[in-house]
Amino acid sequence: MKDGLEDVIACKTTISRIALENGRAILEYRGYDIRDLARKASYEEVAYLLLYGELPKKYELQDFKIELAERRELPPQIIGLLTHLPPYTHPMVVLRTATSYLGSLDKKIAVRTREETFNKAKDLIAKFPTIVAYYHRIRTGRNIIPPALEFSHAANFLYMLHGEEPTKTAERALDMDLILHAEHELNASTFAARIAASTLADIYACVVAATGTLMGPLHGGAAQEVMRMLREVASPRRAEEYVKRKIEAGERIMGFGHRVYRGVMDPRAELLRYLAKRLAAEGSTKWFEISEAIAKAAYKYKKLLPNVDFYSASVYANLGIPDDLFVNIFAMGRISGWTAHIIEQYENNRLIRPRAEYVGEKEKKFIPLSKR
Ligand SMILES: CC(=O)SCCNC(=O)CCNC(=O)[C@H](O)C(C)(C)COP(=O)(O)OP(=O)(O)OC[C@H]1O[C@@H](n2cnc3c(N)ncnc32)[C@H](O)[C@@H]1OP(=O)(O)O
Ligand SMILES: O=C([O-])CC(=O)C(=O)O
Repeated sequence: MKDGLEDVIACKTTISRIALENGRAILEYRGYDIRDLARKASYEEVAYLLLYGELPKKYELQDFKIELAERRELPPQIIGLLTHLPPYTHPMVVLRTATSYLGSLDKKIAVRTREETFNKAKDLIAKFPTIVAYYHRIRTGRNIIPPALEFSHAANFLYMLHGEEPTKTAERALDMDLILHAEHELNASTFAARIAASTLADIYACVVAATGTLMGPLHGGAAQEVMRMLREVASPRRAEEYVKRKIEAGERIMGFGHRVYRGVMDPRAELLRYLAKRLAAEGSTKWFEISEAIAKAAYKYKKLLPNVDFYSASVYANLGIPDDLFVNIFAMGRISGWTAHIIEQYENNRLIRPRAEYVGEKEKKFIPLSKR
């Protein structure tokens, strides 16, 4: 067995498929190509698809959108929590703390019927953006902006964050970004959620496990690190020297490399590159140009290809999203994938409990405390 469970099949799923065919990566959600979903669907449609397994009919989508919109507002206790957390708390720590608190307020926390689990999943999908936007406004000393029922999931988040209705381009960019982040088979955070679900822990506990796991810089935390790199490089002219130096020092270039896309482009990175380029054309080209120069150098010096986190950084920067909210945006997309996996695990459950190969010392003679 390779370290890090590489190539190990740990469960069966019908939620997403990653495959390499004719040198090209395929990523499908419930059988639909990510490229089609990103171009033609909305985040709400994709969340429905992930949860229920089928694309919604028109009336089903309408009802689903209304239900999500009605679930957006936070209980006063959660707003109180966001007000009392220190302004230096990382927004991902806030998100997992607020998720846990939501669990403590749910009198039916232990009920795992299908209907109740779907209700809790929809609640979390609807409330994640509000937690993120409210905390950001509170920590920056501004008034919170209640959710607007008439706006889409993406538009409403930008509205609650910035306090003004977003442009159609900004709304569509975030919508597409959330679709691209919604699901990715057995990545580390989803696996963490499924492990928790396999003990029959409540859905909040599973989502807290996933949220904590996503935050690490080798996973979703990479997007914030990419932005740190873009700021450090500061100009396309300095990209090559930066990449060369990092690679010669044996360091990682954030936003590059992937466990399952080896030698092929992450299909989401291609779409995000297109999105980043389109946003740059309408706003500032600075971050996109630096990103392009870094990508060129990373390929030249180590044949490295960008992953989903790389171009997300310049997309978010051009949407006016602060760097330390980048992982939260990822979580706002991924919550629909996480909850779909938790439901799948509950419905086909067997405890996940692998073995470890013991490589330490054996059969040692106990030495009494007085003789050590
Ligand atoms: C949403 C997501 O989670 S996407 C991933 C986000 N994370 C990042 O962008 C962080 C940077 N990337 C990485 O650290 C890695 O590529 C990971 C963690 C994503 C995947 O790691 P693994 O599958 O364990 O790859 P592994 O460590 O085996 O790397 C294989 C080779 O590629 C190199 N490599 C992989 N990624 C990078 C990178 N970003 N920068 C430099 N070299 C890299 C490794 O050094 C290694 O080279 P070697 O064979 O010469 O030693
Ligand atoms: O699949 C992975 O290992 C990481 C990833 O790209 C994701 O979670 O979107």
